[in-house]
This record gives sequence, C-alpha cells and structure tokens, in this order.
Amino acid sequence: MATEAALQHYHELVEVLRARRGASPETSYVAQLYAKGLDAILKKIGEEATETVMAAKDGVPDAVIREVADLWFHSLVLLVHLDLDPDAVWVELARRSGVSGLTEKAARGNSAQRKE
Ligand SMILES: N=c1c2ncn([C@@H]3O[C@H](COP(=O)(O)OP(=O)(O)OP(=O)(O)O)[C@@H](O)[C@H]3O)c2ncn1[C@@H]1O[C@H](COP(=O)(O)O)[C@@H](O)[C@H]1O
Repeated sequence: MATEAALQHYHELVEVLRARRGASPETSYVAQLYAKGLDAILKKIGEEATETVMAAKDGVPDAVIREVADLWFHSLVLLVHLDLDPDAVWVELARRSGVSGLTEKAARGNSAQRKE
C-alpha cells in the first residue's frame, strides 16, 4: 500500500477543499456544496452513510470501498465548511489509541452519572 502517496494526496485534497471556498459553484462540485450550505452537506453525508450500509449488506467489497471513500470525502468537506481542521480527527483517534472502547464507554457512563 502506497501509504506515503495516500497521505500526500490527503494533504493536497484538504488544501484543494480549502481553496474551493473561493471557487465558483459553476466549475466546482465542492464549491457547489459550500454554496448550498450545511444542510446540503449533511444530506450528502447521510446518503453516503446509507449507501455504505447497503454496499456492505450486498457484500461487494469494491462497492464498500467506493462508498466509504464518498463518505470520508463528504466528511472532509463538512469539516472544512465548518472551518475545522481535518487533522484534528487524526489527533483525536491517536488520543484514543490503546484505550479500549469498552473502558472508554464505561468512563462515559460514570461521568454521565456524576452530572446527574
Ligand atoms: N474526491 C472527490 C470526490 N469523491 C466523490 N466526489 C463527488 O461526490 C459526488 C457523490 O455523489 P453521489 O455518489 O451521490 O453521485 P451523484 O448522485 O452524481 O451526486 P448528486 O447528484 O447527488 O450530488 C459525485 O458528484 C462525485 O463526483 C468527489 N468530488 C471531488 N473529489 C475531490 O475534490 C476535488 C475538488 O473537486 P471539485 O471541487 O469538483 O473540483 C477533486 O479534484 C477531487 O480530488
């Protein structure tokens, strides 16, 4: 797997998504989404999530990869639209590294109880 090439593409894509904030909706799909606004971006994410579920249920590996790529792409569009740094997602995942989801969930329950 060309991990370095993929990482470089990721950084370039984020730069393109940022640059598209000043682009014309007539020439750019991403600029069109920004112009339509938050609800349109969220609708696309909902659609891509549903298409991911359907592809997985159909059991077609290539289709699952394509749909997850669409889902990740539109999630990046959302983050840039909200002026959030997509790298923060990697930081958040790294922060969770080595912490079992079960442990984290149990801690969440405790903090919810403390709030009550
Ligand atoms: N990676 C992507 C990418 N992945 C998916 N898509 C688009 O996301 C849409 C996915 O929607 P669907 O699968 O639902 O297809 P659709 O039914 O045709 O879409 P809608 O009519 O519902 O909008 C399609 O229009 C895809 O072309 C992408 N569009 C752009 N990029 C990247 O973003 C860059 C900037 O794109 P532009 O702003 O269009 O130049 C490009 O150079 C690419 O690197």
